[in-house]
Amino acid sequence: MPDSSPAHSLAASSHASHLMVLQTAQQEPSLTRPPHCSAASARSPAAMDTSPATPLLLQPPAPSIDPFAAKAAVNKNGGAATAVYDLRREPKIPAPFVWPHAEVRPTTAEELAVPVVDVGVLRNGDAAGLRRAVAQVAAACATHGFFQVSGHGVDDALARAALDGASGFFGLPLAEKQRARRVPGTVSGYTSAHADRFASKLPWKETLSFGFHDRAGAAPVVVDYFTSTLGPDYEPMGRVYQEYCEKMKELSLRIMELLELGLGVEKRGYYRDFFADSSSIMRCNYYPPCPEPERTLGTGPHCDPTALTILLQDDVGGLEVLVDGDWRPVRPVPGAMVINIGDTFMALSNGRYKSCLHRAVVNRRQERRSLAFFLCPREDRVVRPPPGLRSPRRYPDFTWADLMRFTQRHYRADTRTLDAFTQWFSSSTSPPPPAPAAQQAA
Ligand SMILES: C=C1C[C@]23C[C@@]1(O)CC[C@H]2[C@]1(C)CCC[C@@](C)(C(=O)O)[C@H]1[C@@H]3C(=O)O
Ligand SMILES: O=C(O)CCC(=O)C(=O)O
Ligand SMILES: [Fe+2]
Repeated sequence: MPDSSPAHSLAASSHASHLMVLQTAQQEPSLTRPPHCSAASARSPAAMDTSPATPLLLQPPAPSIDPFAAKAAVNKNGGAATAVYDLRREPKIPAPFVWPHAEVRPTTAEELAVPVVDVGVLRNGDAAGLRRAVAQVAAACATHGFFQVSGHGVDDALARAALDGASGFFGLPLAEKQRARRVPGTVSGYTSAHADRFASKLPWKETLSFGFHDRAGAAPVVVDYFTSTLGPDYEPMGRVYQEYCEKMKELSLRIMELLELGLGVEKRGYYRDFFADSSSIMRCNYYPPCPEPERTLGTGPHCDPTALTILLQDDVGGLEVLVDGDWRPVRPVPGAMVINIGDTFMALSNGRYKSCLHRAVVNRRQERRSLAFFLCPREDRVVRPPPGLRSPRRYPDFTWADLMRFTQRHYRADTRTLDAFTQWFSSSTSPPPPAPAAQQAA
C-alpha cells in the first residue's frame, strides 16, 4: 500500500485527460531514527517530560509558484514530475485511482450504532448525565473507538462557515489552489489526490491541511498560514479556521476529561495537561462526485496516527468503520461531530482505548465535505500512559514527532501501524522494514 518512492507521475499522465504536470517531485525525508530523540530520551523517568526532537514542519515556507513556470522548471531540470488531477473534470477514473477489490470491499448496509454523547454534562452539574456520558464513551472507545458528540458549544454559523469555506476553496481554479500546494516533507498545504506522494491507490479527494497551536504569545497561526500562503484576500477565510481550530482544541480538552474519567485515571487532569500545549493538524477534505465509486476510495482504510480526531461532516455520508470484518457506515447526525481515538491516544491509554480502521467512500452524485481536526501532542512530548495504566507497558515511550515521521515516510494506511512502529522503534536504529507485500503500491 504505501508507496515510499516519489510519484511516477509521468507514467500516470498517459491515463489522465485532465492532468497537469507541475513540479519536480522531491524525495520525502528519509527515516533514520534521530539518535537524540526517541528510545533513549523516552526512557527518562518523569511523567510527561519532554525531550528534544526534530521539529515537525507544519508551516512550510510560503510557496508562491506559478504552475506554468514550474512546468518549465521540470523541463529545464529534467527531473521527475508531479501529477495533479482535476477530479471534477475526469470523465472516468484514471488507473492510479483504482484500488484492489479487497480494499474497496462493499459497505454493509447496517449502520454502526455510534452513541451520541452530550458533552454539555461536563459543565452543567448533571451528575447522572455525566455518569451516563462517561459510560457511553468508555464502552465505545474500548470496542471501536468511535462516538459522536452533541452539546459541544460550536455554533452552527461557525460550523457552516467552516464547511462552506472548504467548498469555496476547493471550487477555485486548480492553478489558484496550487499556490498553497503541499511542500514535500510537510503536512501543510493543498493536495489533489496525494498524487505528489503516491503513485497508485490514489484517494478520490482534495485536501487542504494546516497546523494549529495556541501557545502563549503565539500569533494567530491559522490566519498567518492563509495570508502568507495565499495572500491578504484569504484573511477572512483564515479567521474562520482560526476560530474553528480554537473551538476544536477546547472541545478536545473537554473530551479528554471524559476519556480520563472512563479510564479511571487517578491523576486528574493528566490528559488535559498533556495536551495543553498541543500542536494539531486541521484538514479540510473535499470528495468530488466520482464516475466509478465502486472502484476507488475517498480516503483509504487507515487508523489515524494522531491522538484524537474531531470530524465535522456534511449530510452526505461516506465515513465507514471496520467492525468485526464489516465496513459499517457512520451516519451523519445533524449538529453532531464524530470523534475517534487515534494511535497516539491508544498508546496513551496503554491499549485500553482502540484506534480503529476507517475509510471514506465516494458516490456518483454528490460532492462531500468533511473537516478533520487531528489533536496531536506537542512534537517533543513523551507519549506515556498515566500512572495506574502503565503496567504491563504495551508500547514504548515515544514522541509524536517519531511516530509522525514513521507514518509519513512509510505507512500510508495500515491496520497495525502502532505495532509496526513499536517493533521498529524498540529494536533498531535502522530505517523501518518494507511494507507488507499486500500493501505495496501496484
Ligand atoms: C498525520 C496525518 C497523516 C494523514 C493526515 C494526518 O493528519 C492524520 C491521518 C493521516 C491519513 C488521513 C490516513 C489515511 C491516509 C492519508 C495519506 C490520507 O489519505 O490523507 C493520511 C494523511 C497523510 O497525509 O499522510
Ligand atoms: O472524511 C471522512 O469521513 C474521514 C476522513 C479521515 O478519516 C481522515 O481524514 O483521517
Ligand atoms: Fe481518519
